[in-house]
Amino acid sequence: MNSPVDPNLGGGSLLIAWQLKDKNVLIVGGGEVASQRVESILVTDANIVILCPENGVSPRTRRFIELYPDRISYYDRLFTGPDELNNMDMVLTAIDDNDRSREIVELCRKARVPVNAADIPDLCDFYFGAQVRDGPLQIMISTNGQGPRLSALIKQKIQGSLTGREGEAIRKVGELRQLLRVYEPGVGGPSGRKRMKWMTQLCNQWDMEEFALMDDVMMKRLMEEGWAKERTPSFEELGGKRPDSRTTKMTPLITSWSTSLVLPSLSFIAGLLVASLFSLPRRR
Ligand SMILES: C[C@@]1(CC(=O)O)c2cc3[nH]c(cc4nc(cc5[nH]c(cc(n2)[C@H]1CCC(=O)O)[C@@](C)(CC(=O)O)[C@@H]5CCC(=O)O)C(CC(=O)O)=C4CCC(=O)O)c(CCC(=O)O)c3CC(=O)O
Ligand SMILES: NC(=O)C1=CN([C@@H]2O[C@H](COP(=O)(O)OP(=O)(O)OC[C@H]3O[C@@H](n4cnc5c(N)ncnc54)[C@H](O)[C@@H]3O)[C@@H](O)[C@H]2O)C=CC1
Repeated sequence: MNSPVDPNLGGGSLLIAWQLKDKNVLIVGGGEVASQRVESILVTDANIVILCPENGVSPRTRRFIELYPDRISYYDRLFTGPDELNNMDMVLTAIDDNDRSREIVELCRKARVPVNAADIPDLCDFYFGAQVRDGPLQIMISTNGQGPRLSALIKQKIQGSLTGREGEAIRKVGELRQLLRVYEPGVGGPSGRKRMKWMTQLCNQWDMEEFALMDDVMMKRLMEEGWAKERTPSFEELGGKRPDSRTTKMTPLITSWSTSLVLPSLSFIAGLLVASLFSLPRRR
């Protein structure tokens, strides 16, 4: 909260977890790149419209169209003109026709619809990045348009540094935070400050596996023996047991995250984006 102010900020892009649930996303093109756009957008629960002549639809795009008939409307034709943009909240072009892609971007600009053109980075409102997902855990790696293949390789390194239990741990912490609001309702103010202080202390103290193993009984005990008494009991004190008692205790979250994930990625722009979404694994 009191980190120093960097006097040299600039030259990057905003890393955000864009909420697209029930919004309309137009994807122009149906090839391999389009299939990856479809996958990325399906994760968000948006409605998808795909425009692409039948003979240009890749097997992977076709599979998504078949598997998600309620979420994807597919039209066997080329992009026709500005009317295609009506009611669209986002447009993605992934076509093998650079001039047409440029025209679509210009139409989107006029209609003030955010647009990504897979073949024209200079005109994109935003870029895609490599993604690591585990339920609510969402990590995006971006090289700001400079080295997409390096994004993919850095993704593999990050995947290798995760235990596979982070998503479950985050889900449990989400449940605990909801329960905490039952015990201590209200927005902001002294209640908010007290909740935040307690949650921060607990997250710094417990490790990822402990959160992943936390059950409803432990959550209730945490409230009664922890929150109510203004302390943060250990996992073991609440009766928590690891399936294998020989397992060595993992590093608490604060050290593992700051040293193994956040710091090494400083030379690139890495976004750690957490929200309540379920995932599709991404591969290229
Ligand atoms: C600017 C951006 C716009 C955007 O797409 O939003 C963009 C642009 C372009 N990519 C091109 C090529 C390749 N792209 C990849 C791979 C990925 N590209 C992705 C994103 C982005 N690509 C955005 C910036 C991302 C960032 O800054 O990091 C990833 C991360 C995510 C995703 O696509 O969803 C995904 C990896 C995902 C994963 O594996 O997890 C590979 C490697 C491979 O296939 O393995 C190659 C071949 C090698 C190479 O060229 O480097 C070309 C053609 C260049 C040409 O014609 O020569 C352009 C256009 C141009 O640069 O002009
Ligand atoms: N951003 C990225 O990560 C990458 C971007 N690219 C670029 O992305 C673009 C697409 O690549 P791929 O999927 O491999 O190409 P692709 O050739 O497999 O697919 C392009 C599709 O667009 C369709 N199409 C062409 N004009 C159209 C129009 N006016 N309306 C609707 N559909 C139309 C074609 O029928 C074809 O199916 C290319 O321009 C390529 O240079 C390529 C690799 C990676």
